[in-house]
Amino acid sequence: MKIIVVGTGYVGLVTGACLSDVGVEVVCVDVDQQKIENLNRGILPIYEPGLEEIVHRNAQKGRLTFTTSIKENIAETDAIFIAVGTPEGEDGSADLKYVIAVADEIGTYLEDYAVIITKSTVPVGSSLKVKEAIADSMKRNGKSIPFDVASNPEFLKEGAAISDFMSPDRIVVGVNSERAGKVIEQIYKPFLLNGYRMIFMDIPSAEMTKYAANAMLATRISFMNDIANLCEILGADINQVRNGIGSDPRIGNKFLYAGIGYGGACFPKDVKALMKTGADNGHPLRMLEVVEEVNNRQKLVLFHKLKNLMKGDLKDKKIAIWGLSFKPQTDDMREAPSILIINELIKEGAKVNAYDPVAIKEVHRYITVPVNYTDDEYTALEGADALLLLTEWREFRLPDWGKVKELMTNPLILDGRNIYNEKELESLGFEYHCIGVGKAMKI
Ligand SMILES: NC(=O)C1=CN([C@@H]2O[C@H](COP(=O)(O)OP(=O)(O)OC[C@H]3O[C@@H](n4cnc5c(N)ncnc54)[C@H](O)[C@@H]3O)[C@@H](O)[C@H]2O)C=CC1
Ligand SMILES: O=C(O)[C@H]1O[C@H](OP(=O)(O)OP(=O)(O)OC[C@H]2O[C@@H](n3ccc(=O)[nH]c3=O)[C@H](O)[C@@H]2O)[C@H](O)[C@@H](O)[C@@H]1O
Repeated sequence: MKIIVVGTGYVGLVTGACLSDVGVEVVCVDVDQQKIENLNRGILPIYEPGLEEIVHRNAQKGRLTFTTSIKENIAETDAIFIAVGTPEGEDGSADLKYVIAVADEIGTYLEDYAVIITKSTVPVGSSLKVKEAIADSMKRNGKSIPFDVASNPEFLKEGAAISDFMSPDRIVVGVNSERAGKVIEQIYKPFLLNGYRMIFMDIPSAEMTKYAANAMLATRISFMNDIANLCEILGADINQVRNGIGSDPRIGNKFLYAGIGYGGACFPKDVKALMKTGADNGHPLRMLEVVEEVNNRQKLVLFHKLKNLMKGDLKDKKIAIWGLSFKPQTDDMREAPSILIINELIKEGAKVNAYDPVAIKEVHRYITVPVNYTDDEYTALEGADALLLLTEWREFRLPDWGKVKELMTNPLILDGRNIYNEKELESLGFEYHCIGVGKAMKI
């Protein structure tokens, strides 16, 4: 079996690497020549735990190759995955220009039957647009090759992408042809040996499933953040409330963590894109408007807490920041709350020392205000008036508190991910604040 994966970002590279790891011949294509040159030299464009090893192993075996040309590799291909970006357009809709450009290229060069599978997150109706773009380009080139389109949205999480792809909760496939369905079934068979589920449906439903899943998860987070803020006012503790509600199997205990809002390449843009689809079709999605509003507010909750604690004056205050990426185990800075928080701190005249285990090489594209990036977490603390924990990297979970206290001028900790224990820190002489924990009433 031979597969082409177009786009070598978080989704494309993981898809290509994992498919080659089960024995399939995979050609990964990207328009970014530098990325392809680096990949051919064994240098990965992203940090994703476990990915490098799989890429190197399969590249060495010759099963996984990298190129900028669809044309030269399209012969005898069974399936082509489109995994290019679908960024937020100016009006909030998903911009399909990269997806359509790939479809156009496929139409130009396709030589034999293949299934064209959209893995990028695209609005309902996009696979039809892909089909039309391929057909139009074939027509322009005076040829008619049979092909099918399918939708196979991806549900992996950054930082856990390999295990999510290798052991998926489910694989959603939208198809309208038996032949295409069989090809896709064959591709995913190796991943289903342990009883994972493949769910076939029609194409529009598959496209909608992806948006509905992300919107539901974003809703859960905003809901918990809203309740957390109320807990704080009323003297309740969101961590205890989470345990209380999460033990109801109808609710479940996952994805209920209050924090500083959701970021990343997908929730923010997918919520907006779904809202735009609703509005364009005469059905505004009011719930998502609020989900987004609550999230935007939440991203600055920690900053406002700090400003209040500093009596409104952050000028020349030294603030240490631990964690910059939008979540742990990734270098991805897209829509990270750290960007907004740091911008506000600098605007108020504060001096920022920041440390992140892997995202430092990425931050310069997203943070343009002056920040002193340090090589380790302790150096960031030197002379600090406060420490803000923004990303819950494992290495921040059990620091040497004695050293932390010694280095800081003022032992004040604001924990945006609720990973520390208030009583323990207070007993060590720190002032500690987190998200959604009010001072309990003495009853
Ligand atoms: N990042 C994630 O965790 C997930 C992303 N998705 C969706 O998957 C899609 C891809 O996302 P990412 O991998 O994060 O994007 P990315 O931005 O990391 O990578 C996209 C890649 O596509 C390449 N590209 C653009 N136009 C091209 C063309 N015409 N031919 C060949 N390559 C081209 C770019 O150079 C880039 O390397 C998006 O629709 C996203 O919403 C879905 C699930 C998870
Ligand atoms: O479409 C996508 O790109 C992907 O989006 C998310 O994955 P990802 O953005 O990589 O990371 P998550 O673990 O979902 O975290 C997203 C954001 O929510 C926040 N979050 C997550 C969970 C939680 O309980 N609380 C919370 O605030 C995280 O800190 C992070 O900022 C989904 O979880 C994936 O299923 C989906 O494939």
